[in-house]
Amino acid sequence: MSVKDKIFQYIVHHYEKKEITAYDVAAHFSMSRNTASSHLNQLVKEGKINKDNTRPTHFFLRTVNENDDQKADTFSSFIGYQLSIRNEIKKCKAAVNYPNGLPVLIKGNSGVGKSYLASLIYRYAVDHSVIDDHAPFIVLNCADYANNVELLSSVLFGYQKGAFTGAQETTLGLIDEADGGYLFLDEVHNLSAENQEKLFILIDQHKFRRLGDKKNWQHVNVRLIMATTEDIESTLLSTFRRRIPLEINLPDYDKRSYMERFNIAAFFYNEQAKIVQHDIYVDKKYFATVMSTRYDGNIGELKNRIKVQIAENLSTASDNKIVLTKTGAYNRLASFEVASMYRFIWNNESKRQNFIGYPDKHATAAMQIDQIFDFKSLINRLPRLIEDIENELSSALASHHGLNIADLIPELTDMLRKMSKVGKHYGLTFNDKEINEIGLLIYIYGINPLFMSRTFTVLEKDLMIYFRSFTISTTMLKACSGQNCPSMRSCLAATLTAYVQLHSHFSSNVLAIIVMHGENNATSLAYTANEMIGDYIYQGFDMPINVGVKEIIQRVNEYVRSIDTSHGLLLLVDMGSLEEMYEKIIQNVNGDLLIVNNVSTAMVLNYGLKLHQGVPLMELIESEMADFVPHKQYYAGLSQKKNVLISCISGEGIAVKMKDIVSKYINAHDVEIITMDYRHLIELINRNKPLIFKNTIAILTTSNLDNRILPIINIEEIVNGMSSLNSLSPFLVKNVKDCTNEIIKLFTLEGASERLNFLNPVKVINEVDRVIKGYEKFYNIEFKNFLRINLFLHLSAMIERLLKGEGIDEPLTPFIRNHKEVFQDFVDFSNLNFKEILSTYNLVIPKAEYATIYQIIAQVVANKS
Ligand SMILES: Nc1ncnc2c1ncn2[C@@H]1O[C@H](COP(=O)(O)OP(=O)(O)OP(=O)(O)O)[C@@H](O)[C@H]1O
Repeated sequence: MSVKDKIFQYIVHHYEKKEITAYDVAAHFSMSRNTASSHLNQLVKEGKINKDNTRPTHFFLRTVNENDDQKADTFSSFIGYQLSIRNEIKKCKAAVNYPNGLPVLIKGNSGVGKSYLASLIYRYAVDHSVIDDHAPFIVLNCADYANNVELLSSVLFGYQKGAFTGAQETTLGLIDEADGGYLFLDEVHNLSAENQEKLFILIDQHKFRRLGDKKNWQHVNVRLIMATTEDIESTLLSTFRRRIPLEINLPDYDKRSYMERFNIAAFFYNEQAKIVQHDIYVDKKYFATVMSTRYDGNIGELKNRIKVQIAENLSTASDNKIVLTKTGAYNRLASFEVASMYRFIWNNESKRQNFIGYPDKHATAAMQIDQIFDFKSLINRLPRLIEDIENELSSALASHHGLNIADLIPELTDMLRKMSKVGKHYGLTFNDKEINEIGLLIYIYGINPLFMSRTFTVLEKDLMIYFRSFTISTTMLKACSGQNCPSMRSCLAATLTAYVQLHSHFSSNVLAIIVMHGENNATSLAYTANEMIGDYIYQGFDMPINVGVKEIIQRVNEYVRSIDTSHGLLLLVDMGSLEEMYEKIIQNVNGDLLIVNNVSTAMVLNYGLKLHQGVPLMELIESEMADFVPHKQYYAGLSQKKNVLISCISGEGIAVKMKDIVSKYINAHDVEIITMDYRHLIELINRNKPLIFKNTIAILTTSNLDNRILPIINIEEIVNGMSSLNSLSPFLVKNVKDCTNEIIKLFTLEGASERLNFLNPVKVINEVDRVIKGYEKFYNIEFKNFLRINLFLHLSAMIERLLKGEGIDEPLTPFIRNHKEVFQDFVDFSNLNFKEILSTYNLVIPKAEYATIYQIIAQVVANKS
């Protein structure tokens, strides 16, 4: 065989791949691409193959008469010949038209039509004058001789006189009989190895020897068709398999499209109508059940069952009418009943074409879809084609009223519901009419991607432009078939993509992706947003919880590389370094890139709406980012441990001194001692959330806080002996009394002065004492001892603080602001009162410090009046 012929055989053999390029051939035959191209172009010139105008050029099989597809051809009675079996039929034609024919192996389960197809191959060869009109078609079922190899050999190859006992005459075999025509070996897996070897000599050299004849070769011209239900890998010798370049696969009945199943069932009813010479009426629901049942014996079994139905009802039929319903036969039909019946007519040729029962009758519009080669024309022509399909199918019904495809295919209801849900996830709402039309597309193709007839030529560019429609349609298919998404190169996916494209109005060109950790956090957020906005804005990417930034970047990059990002990409992520992502993703994005982390529902909706309104990506950055800043509120309490709070109005300094004392007595392991700014304490109390203090066993404070719920201990009362620390005793490691005494001591001049760090206590005591007396005079009041000491502690600590440059300078509290005038009087007086101290220490007292002093004194003044 020449290299060119081998290449042709390769193309025939790899026909399923369909589009073969010079690269494929070069790689397979280890030759240069140029050599492969020149052989391929030679085959084109010889008219054996065709090529298209794509880059790279695709070469595909050509039948001798391409117009066969248009005019009724021999295979037209083989249902599916224009759709699911289309490629297989082309292979059959190629095998017939190849010089001397190519052996064909038909594979498929019982009853799928192997024998029928074999007979059609023979018929086709006759019709096209490839073999004589009277050329033989010899059939041998090898299973009949499975246990007798010798006998099978003799039947097949004939035998020489004396080859075995009883071989009295030289006898011809079936191969002799098939000379000039076809030999069909059914159940070929039953052939012994020896017989397979003999056959491959016949295939290679067109010669064989009869049984018992070791010398003479018989020369014949026999074309071979074989069929098997078995896996040939394990049943046929590899040397034999290699000599069969063409394998035809026939699908099970239930793997065919709904339309083909409809046509097959209708064909048999029609055939029966002719045979029994009755009109047959089949109830729509009954027909739907017959059509949707799974038959182990496939088409053969369906045919038999229909035969039995008819036979059973024949005796009760009247008026030459057989009526089939779920509940039994009727003799008379009311008009409304007729309206929901399929009619199969036997006796009126002229009327017949209006009714169903012709093979592939409803395939004509579908065939048109199948013959469109590029995606853009498919989009343009689809509405018209859908209308045609609907009309064709409606005309099959006796009633021509609106067709609801789900009535015919019960399982379609559920499928369409799932598909419509998917549509919503992408912001698309299909109305009833549209849902019905989607049903029609599924009716034509079936859901099984294996049999979506021929592939589409979709340019990379188109795929990128229509990626939204493609995602929706493949997700719809996946939702109802449970299978992986077919590629857009499959007919159903391409047609559905075109349909979705026609019915969607995506407003945003910007691509927006949400990447989140968790099983379906991102997808469900994307779906919710799309549904609420009514537009396909977001694509969600769910990441397993343990996946890091690197993998996220990798996945996003894989996706963005496959689609059109020229209008920009918005990437919302739940974590990760923005710089790192930006650097690694921007290389794959053609437009702007905006990455935002800490994605939230509010953010997704806000950005989504803006993109929907056509706001450019750049402007999103300027939108109210503050909306998305997370605000924190912590209510867990002040400490996880039991605690004592110490807070003094005269400043945290005194509280710290109190803490030094209390911590010597308390069990520090069990109880935490917390000092707190007085204003902060008041703020917490005012929040009125007792839970904040849930672990607090005591609040020690120098002022009288009126709160019955909280465990407040007033230090003044301790010092004056009016209260005790007894409530702390369960947590004290030493005597309560000692602790009390130390606190009282702190609030004596002696104790207080001991705690001054670097001021001379004697000097300060005198200076501060003058200031305190000044206030007593100003307010005309005599301060109690505790207040005097409290003031002493506070003022001396304040002077130390100011000297160190650590004075408080906070905004004034609302209380002070509300008493502006009185407070101003206080400040004016205080400046005089402190005059000596200010000049001695060269200090300025900020208003905030005066405010604190005012608050300590104002309490007492207010109580007095
Ligand atoms: N595509 C088809 N269009 C119309 N009729 C078909 C088709 N396929 C099969 N049939 C019919 O179904 C019946 C069973 O087909 P056939 O006997 O060819 O199946 P098979 O695969 O050879 O089965 P088995 O392996 O059991 O021999 C036949 O009557 C045939 O005419």
